Amino acid sequence: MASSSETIRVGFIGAGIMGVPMAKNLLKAGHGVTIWNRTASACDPVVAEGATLAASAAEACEKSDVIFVMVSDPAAALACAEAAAPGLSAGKGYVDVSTVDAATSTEIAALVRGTGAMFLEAPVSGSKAPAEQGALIFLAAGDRQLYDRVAPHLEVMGKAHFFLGDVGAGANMKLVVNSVMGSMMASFAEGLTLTEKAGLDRETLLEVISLGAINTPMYALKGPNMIKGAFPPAFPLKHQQKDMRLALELGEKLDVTMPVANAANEMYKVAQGKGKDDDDFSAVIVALEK
Ligand SMILES: NC(=O)C1=CN([C@@H]2O[C@H](COP(=O)(O)OP(=O)(O)OC[C@H]3O[C@@H](n4cnc5c(N)ncnc54)[C@H](OP(=O)(O)O)[C@@H]3O)[C@@H](O)[C@H]2O)C=CC1
Ligand SMILES: O=CCCC(=O)O
Repeated sequence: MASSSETIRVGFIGAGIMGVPMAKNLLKAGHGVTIWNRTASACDPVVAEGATLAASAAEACEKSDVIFVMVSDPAAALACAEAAAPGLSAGKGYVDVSTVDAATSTEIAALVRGTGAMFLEAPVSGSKAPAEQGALIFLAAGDRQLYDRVAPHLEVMGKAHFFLGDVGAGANMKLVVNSVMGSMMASFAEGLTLTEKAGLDRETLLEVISLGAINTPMYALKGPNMIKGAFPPAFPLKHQQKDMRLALELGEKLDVTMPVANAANEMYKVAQGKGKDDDDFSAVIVALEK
């Protein structure tokens, strides 16, 4: 690891909804960023602000001291780690901020540590807008030395960061949070649908909810668009369903019965069947349309 006075070169893998604003915030804070994405053109907005485009994941790692990875799911995260490994070595740090299960994260950790590099999982709570505002919440676990090393970077991209222990703890915490969130959204969708069928005004429902104990930023933010039937993607529905599935697998492994999350997951699957994969997860409401 470079000493604290040394300039840390930052790599970024993944230029999706989350990766682009996160990488841009690192640039804005003065960090040099080398970026790679499977589809190179997705890096254009980050390159336009001064990032260097790498030709491969391994090259991004060769040119960096710490590498952040933000890709879609366990298969993508594993594929990126395999592609990145030839560019990793002792002294480097690999920080996977994608939402994956603990088993995948453990596999990635072994791959990364096998090169001599350090590993941190740090999935995030917070969506597109918090990513743009540098207001994410990082749920980190793995090599504590790397966590301390990248704390300034996490502070540029986020408003809070937690160190939760060994690899898997961050992944599990993230799945718990998203399982609760996915169930809340499914329940909210039911409430909006029931309100309409009862001949009541859905805007009034939003106002009533906003004044009471179940008020939440998510309902206030997503409700108006749900009423309009508009679902611009901040958190794609396919990723929410992936997280419900992974949370349910965790429940199965730990013998925790999760009837609410199970029912919500079925709603996300119905919405997927109606072509809503790439819409925002609030499009779960279409699962209730007859
Ligand atoms: N959007 C959100 O609100 C939040 C998302 N998350 C999590 O963050 C992660 C990224 O989310 P988000 O940015 O929304 O996702 P996007 O769908 O916008 O982007 C997915 C990224 O993964 C890449 N990718 C997919 N498959 C592969 C593969 N096999 N090999 C290499 N790269 C691959 C894509 O590359 P390509 O451009 O080539 O397709 C793209 O860069 C997910 O794990 C998600 O659950 C966490 C918190 C909030
Ligand atoms: O994983 C996605 C989380 C979205 C959010 O926290 O708003």
